[in-house]
Amino acid sequence: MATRVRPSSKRCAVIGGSGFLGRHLVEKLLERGYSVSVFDIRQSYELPGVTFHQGDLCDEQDLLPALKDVSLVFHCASPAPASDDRGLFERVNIQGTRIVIQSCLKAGVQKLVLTSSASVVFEGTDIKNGREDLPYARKPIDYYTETKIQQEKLVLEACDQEKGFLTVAIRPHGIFGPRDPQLVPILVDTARRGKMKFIIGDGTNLVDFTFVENVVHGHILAAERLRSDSPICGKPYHITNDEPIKFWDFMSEVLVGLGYAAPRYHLPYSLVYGLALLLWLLALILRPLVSFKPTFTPMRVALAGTHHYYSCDRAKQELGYKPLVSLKEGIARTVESYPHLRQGA
Ligand SMILES: NC(=O)C1=CN([C@@H]2O[C@H](COP(=O)(O)OP(=O)(O)OC[C@H]3O[C@@H](n4cnc5c(N)ncnc54)[C@H](OP(=O)(O)O)[C@@H]3O)[C@@H](O)[C@H]2O)C=CC1
Ligand SMILES: CC(C)CCC[C@@H](C)[C@H]1CC[C@H]2C3=C(CC[C@]12C)[C@@]1(C)CCC(=O)C[C@@H]1CC3
Repeated sequence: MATRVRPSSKRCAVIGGSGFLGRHLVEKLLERGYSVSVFDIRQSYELPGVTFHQGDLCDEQDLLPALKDVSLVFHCASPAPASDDRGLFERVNIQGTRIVIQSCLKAGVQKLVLTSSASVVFEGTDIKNGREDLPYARKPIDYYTETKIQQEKLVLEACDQEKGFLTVAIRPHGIFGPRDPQLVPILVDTARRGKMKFIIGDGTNLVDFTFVENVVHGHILAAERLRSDSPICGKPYHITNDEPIKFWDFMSEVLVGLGYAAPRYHLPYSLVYGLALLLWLLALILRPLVSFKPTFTPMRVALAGTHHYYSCDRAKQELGYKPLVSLKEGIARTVESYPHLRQGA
């Protein structure tokens, strides 16, 4: 009778490994002696020690070869939050995550670490030092977040210590760092269009921004602590820099670091939110005739004008987490990594 070879605990797969967070995770795993199988809809780099599998995670036949002989899977693939394709979010984040779980079970994977998001509890109003026991948002800020909630529930509910399939979810917030395709590029684009002159509200709202290497650290700790007798099975963990900062101070530091002026004129939050809502409605009504994407969406105004920062005490106590890179150093390294986005470049 053929005996099944137990996969090596140093062999893992990263679904979404071509993306911003995924690639940083892959690089750190290689440094720590793992061999990595990357599964993504696109291949964006080549590295020794990495086997690439290109395909759609919604297709089990595409996915299964990437999970062969793998004991640990990180799932950090998602369509970009800026997409307004509801069908795509539903297909990839909900149906696709079901396929990921099924495929892990079929392939004999023992551990699944999901990249969720702290926004699964955010409804557009203040959250100060939010803990993991806050209820899921009943009115999530957008459809992306709605599907991230469903995705997290699916993964955590699949945890089965008796069967030996262990799951955990990492909830990062405001990931930034070198190669981030969203935060800094959107910010610089807004500045270049002369729209970064205003501070929404009084500018004192605190937000978590998390340097990408700290997020990676949280994922690896969770994976390595995930054992059948460990208290972390089936639970979510906030991973932040543990240094909430005023949203507008963070934006200003990045802008000034890249040679742009910091925003200085204040506008009332409710006025900007109301205008953004109006614009959003207008865009919806006019969609069959003209298509435009407003910079100031209600979701973005809520993100820019409310407190939303989270406690990572649970991760500190149960995962042994401590941020490795301070906010100051993270911002400096990020600014340095975008010479092409400097003023005048
Ligand atoms: N960035 C942030 O601030 C935060 C991110 N997160 C979560 O972290 C994770 C990683 O985010 P981030 O690195 O920023 O995102 P990226 O878009 O950079 O990476 C996601 C990767 O997944 C790929 N992908 C998308 N759909 C599929 C599919 N059907 N099959 C296979 N691969 C697919 C993407 O390809 P393509 O680019 O071609 O779509 C991309 O390479 C996501 O789950 C996100 O929800 C959570 C909180 C904050
Ligand atoms: C969850 C957050 C901590 C991380 C936010 C990521 C993005 C949603 C933000 C990155 C750049 C931000 C930004 C704005 C909103 C939120 C971001 C897109 C504004 C559009 C808000 C209104 C402005 O005055 C301009 C801002 C540009 C940058």
